Amino acid sequence: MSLDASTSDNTDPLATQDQVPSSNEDDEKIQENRTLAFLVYREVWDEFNKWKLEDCKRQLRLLEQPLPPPNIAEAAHKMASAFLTDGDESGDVEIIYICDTDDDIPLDVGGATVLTCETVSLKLPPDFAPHPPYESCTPAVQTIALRENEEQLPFIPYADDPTWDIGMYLSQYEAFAWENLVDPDVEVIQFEVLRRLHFGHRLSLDDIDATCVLLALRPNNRFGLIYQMTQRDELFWPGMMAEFPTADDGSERRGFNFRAHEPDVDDLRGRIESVIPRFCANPGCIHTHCHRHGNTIDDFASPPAAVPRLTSKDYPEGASCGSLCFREIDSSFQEDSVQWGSSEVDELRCILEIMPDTIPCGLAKLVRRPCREVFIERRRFIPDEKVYSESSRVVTAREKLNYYKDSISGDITSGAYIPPGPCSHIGPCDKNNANCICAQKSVHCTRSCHCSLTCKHRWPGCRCNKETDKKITQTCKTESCRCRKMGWECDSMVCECDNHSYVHRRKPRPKTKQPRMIRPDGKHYCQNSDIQRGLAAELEIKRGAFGLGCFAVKKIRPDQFIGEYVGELSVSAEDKRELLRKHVGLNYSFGLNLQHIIDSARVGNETRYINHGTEEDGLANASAKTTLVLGEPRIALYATKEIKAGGEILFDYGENYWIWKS
Ligand SMILES: C[S@@+](CC[C@H](N)C(=O)[O-])C[C@H]1O[C@@H](n2cnc3c(N)ncnc32)[C@H](O)[C@@H]1O
Repeated sequence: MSLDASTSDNTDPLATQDQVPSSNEDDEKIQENRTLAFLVYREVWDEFNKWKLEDCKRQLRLLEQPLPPPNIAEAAHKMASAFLTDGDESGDVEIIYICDTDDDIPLDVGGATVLTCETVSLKLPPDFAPHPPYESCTPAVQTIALRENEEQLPFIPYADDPTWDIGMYLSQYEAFAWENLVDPDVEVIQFEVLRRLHFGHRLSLDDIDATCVLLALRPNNRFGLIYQMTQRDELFWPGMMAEFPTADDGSERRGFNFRAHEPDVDDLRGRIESVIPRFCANPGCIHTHCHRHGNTIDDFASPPAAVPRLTSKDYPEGASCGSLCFREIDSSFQEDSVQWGSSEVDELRCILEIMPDTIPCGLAKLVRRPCREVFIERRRFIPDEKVYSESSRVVTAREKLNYYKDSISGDITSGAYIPPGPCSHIGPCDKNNANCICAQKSVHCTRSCHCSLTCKHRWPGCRCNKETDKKITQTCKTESCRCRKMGWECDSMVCECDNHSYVHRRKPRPKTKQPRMIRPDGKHYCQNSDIQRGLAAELEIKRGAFGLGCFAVKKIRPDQFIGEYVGELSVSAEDKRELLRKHVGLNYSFGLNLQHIIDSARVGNETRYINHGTEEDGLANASAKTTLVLGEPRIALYATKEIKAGGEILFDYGENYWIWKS
């Protein structure tokens, strides 16, 4: 209550929500503030609703009045002058007024050129028919996780279709998603209550929060009443208290400095903490606001603090970065002479918490201090004896590897394999560590796990480049590649098959007809990374024998990758779309494994249009295969025989599909 409006700390990024009253005196104060808050709330509520009622009546009365005829010329000149720059003469602008018929020409065109459109009649051929109804979808390049709250219905599909049993569908949900939305009027009222309490009655934001009368003001940097108000245009109404601060330059709105919700430019720790949760917590994914592994803003915790794996003696050999490099430290160097200020130490430490094993030469550039001093400070923060003991262990090709089958049946394509990871814990990945879900389930750690690349439990990858250096075969093309044999795509960070230099880069085929899998240096590109490389065949969607179908634009070779089946990934037990599928008679869901389905009804790519054909009827020319890509199962479609340019692609949906259909 002691806050002065002009000096109040309304720029404090986060109010302390968890302050608990410590005494009866505090309780009384809260009660007193609560009573006041209710009074002000009632006052603003009445004022706002009285104004709103009158304002609505006024608007309705306006609508009842006949509108004056539009002054086209004036409106056109006004519009034209809006485009003029300072030096332009309005006379330089030619205004053209276009109308449908001569009857539409307004009386006063004010010098505008009038063009009337000629009516043209089109004669359609007798067989001209509208396109038959079909189910379209949002195009996507990768599968996304279904982020819907399965208890709330986001919208009502086929609401205007009388043949649709809407009641049955709605009964599956507990509520409509829009039921929980806060009425924007209530926000406007609450914001004004907040302003009157803070600037008029001089209650601090913490005091106001403690009354629990208003929506939480600032629980975090992305939510709360004050933040909400930055997300919408302000509604101007006479009850707004104009005598309080009104700066509206974007940074400050009606007294509250919204930008202060972002950490200060100098606050490195605050900025890192506010940015890191926006990146996917899955280390095998580089997306911000990732839709595949979750909504990183709301659901994902920040990745756990990185575990240092290098002692001060473990840095790899390399060139010195200058005379002050840590590599130049000799016995004459006085460690005690390194004395940093607390903010400098804090800056280095918050970088080390994320990247503890960065070489001092790089850290020195970030913190703008001599490399050798950075080295000493790092050792003070991470003493050698605290470094994870297996740090220097490197998996070598010669090391006897402990293979897991990574599936129940030994075949991840069986659908029985459900990956448990990624794991995320402190300590080594082994059976003795109850927190390592990979080790506990006897599956290999993957790129998505939070352990280091040298983790003993990781899938070791293949060494096909070495194996094929002598023989001219296609790298990782056959089952001699242990990744392919296990149903994994190669991982450029662990495999030695040279796929890394080719990710997402299509090389024009040289005139010599040299196969595309050979690099200019004569080595082979990995042939077991189709999904990661995304080198799908060129496909065309057009009408086929069974509705829309998917056709090859160019010839597709046997075994060629056609594309990845993508859509929305959901847990089959939660799937509530069955009624919808039955209603439209189309089913785009593809079982990824016994637990998950990929449904391309609303999100997908060309492969969702591939129709059914079987080996027996001689129509199937493609097949689907589940492959583990960096630890995640994905569905790839391959040609089983040559498909000519213009040929329709067909694969066997399996018996269950047609049981469902009947
Ligand atoms: C995944 S959709 C394929 C794309 C679909 N043709 C379209 O127009 O969107 C599967 C549906 O296509 C139709 N379909 C596909 N292959 C078929 C076939 N061999 N015989 C009859 N209908 C087929 C069925 O209606 C089936 O439910």
